[in-house]
Amino acid sequence: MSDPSYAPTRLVIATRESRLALWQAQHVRERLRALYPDCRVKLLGMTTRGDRILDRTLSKVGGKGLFVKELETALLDGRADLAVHSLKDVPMQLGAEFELACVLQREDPRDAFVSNRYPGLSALPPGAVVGTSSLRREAQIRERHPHLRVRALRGNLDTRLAKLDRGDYDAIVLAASGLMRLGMAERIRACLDSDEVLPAAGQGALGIEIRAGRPELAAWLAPLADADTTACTSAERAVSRTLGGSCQVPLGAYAQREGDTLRLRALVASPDGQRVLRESAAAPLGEAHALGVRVAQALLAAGAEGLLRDLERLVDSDSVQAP
Ligand SMILES: NCc1[nH]cc(CCC(=O)O)c1CC(=O)O
Repeated sequence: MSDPSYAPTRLVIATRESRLALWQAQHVRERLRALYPDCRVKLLGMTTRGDRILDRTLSKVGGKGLFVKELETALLDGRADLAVHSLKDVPMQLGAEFELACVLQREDPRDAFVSNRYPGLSALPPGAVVGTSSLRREAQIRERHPHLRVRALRGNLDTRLAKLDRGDYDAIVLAASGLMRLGMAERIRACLDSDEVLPAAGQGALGIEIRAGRPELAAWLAPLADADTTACTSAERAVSRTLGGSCQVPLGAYAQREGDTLRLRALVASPDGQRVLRESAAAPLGEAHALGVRVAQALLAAGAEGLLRDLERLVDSDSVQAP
């Protein structure tokens, strides 16, 4: 970017208005300002359907991209140049008019255990009530801790913590990265390692979405990308995409770089934790996407299809919750 005529002069970031979303958008704004000191970077705050619908469980609301659609509209009509998302919330298959311009360096991908009384999942007594907003967490908690009661928990971070504090739950489980970004890391009693609860594809990473066909904009954003995170999340998202998964599926996928190798673990489960399929594989760093497809196919061969089919039925009826 040494030639100033190739630097942007004005960029607008579309963002949701939750505290976490605003933090993430501001983070990207700071990164852009550091790269392009002469560029004015503005935030355009918006409310999405996912933010408005709070009375129903997300898996019932259904519809992919609940948290991104309004932002995409702003990209299309030119009100915004880029949208900052938690990568986890970005649909696996974007519309043809959009592209994922870059994925930023991942923060802690783990889920966090938060409680005012107990130090960790294993310390909870039988019948204790755990709040979580995802079928993935629910399945894995119930698999290992069948004596616990898992209850739906929705709302933004502050709302979820408030529900814990007023005694609705004995503990809650949510993404560690969100708490860390908002300066609430001290609320984390324990981080659940990936053997205990495998994270969601893309958890802890930010993704920047733009309108397709804007190569100059894509080039401006490219320096924000983190190569390792891009490879890892590409493998993780390929699992989910291959399984036709949305955020409403109890699906975990987590990749780590080990030298020149990418190691990927994934699981599909029934929400009650009775059936959990796990697969893992490794591949060279440059074959991230193929690795994801391969692990997904192994899951399918092990019976993931039946699991996902049963799940559709479950979600159509009156049960459980999600992201
Ligand atoms: N589904 C909501 C959502 N989307 C991204 C995050 C956390 C931040 C991240 O994963 O980067 C959260 C909250 C949570 O899962 O507790």
